[in-house]
Amino acid sequence: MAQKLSHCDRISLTHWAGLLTPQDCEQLIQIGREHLQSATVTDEKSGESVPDRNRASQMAWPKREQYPLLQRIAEGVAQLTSIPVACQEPLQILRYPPGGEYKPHFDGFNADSPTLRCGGNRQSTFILYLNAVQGGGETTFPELGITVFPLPGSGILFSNLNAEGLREPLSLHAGNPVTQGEKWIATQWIRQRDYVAPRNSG
Ligand SMILES: O=C(O)CCC(=O)C(=O)O
Ligand SMILES: [Fe+2]
Repeated sequence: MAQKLSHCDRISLTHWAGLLTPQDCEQLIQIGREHLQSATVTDEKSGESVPDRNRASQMAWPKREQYPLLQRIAEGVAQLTSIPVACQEPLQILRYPPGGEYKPHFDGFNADSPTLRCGGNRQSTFILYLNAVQGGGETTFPELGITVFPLPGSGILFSNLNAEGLREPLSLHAGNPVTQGEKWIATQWIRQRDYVAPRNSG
């Protein structure tokens, strides 16, 4: 059942428990393992994927068409967000090793970023938690004072932009350092319009 975490009208942040079964989580981790590479971010200036010092993790971009589970998740996210699957970037599966973290950052881009050509800005982010992290690994929203614990099968949805479509400062968030064990998540970034993959993405 949906639980509203943010009571500020500048940002929406919703939590769901039990979105994925343990089997779904396991299969996503398995798919992730098959496709892992070191994590990158989309560079604001060039629009290309580049390694990121803020992001000690490995990631996978499996093709949705290749796995019925990814198709089902895409449709589930579209239903919960009321935003069509066409606006979704490829689902990103992330593994944080012990000590891994994602320092405070925005998922939304600056207004002059070339990646806006790929379907506008990232209006929302959906994060699915895939395993029981033994220590740390919470998602935090420092401007909102909200901490989300990574319970397997649960997920959060939050907005990244304000009413004018510009990056919302309150959407700042981080993946806390994993102090014990590893952390697996799947991140779905959702654009304002139909997502168009950049030419360098292969
Ligand atoms: O690991 C987390 O909890 C946050 C992940 C995140 O911010 C992202 O993938 O954009
Ligand atoms: Fe993020």
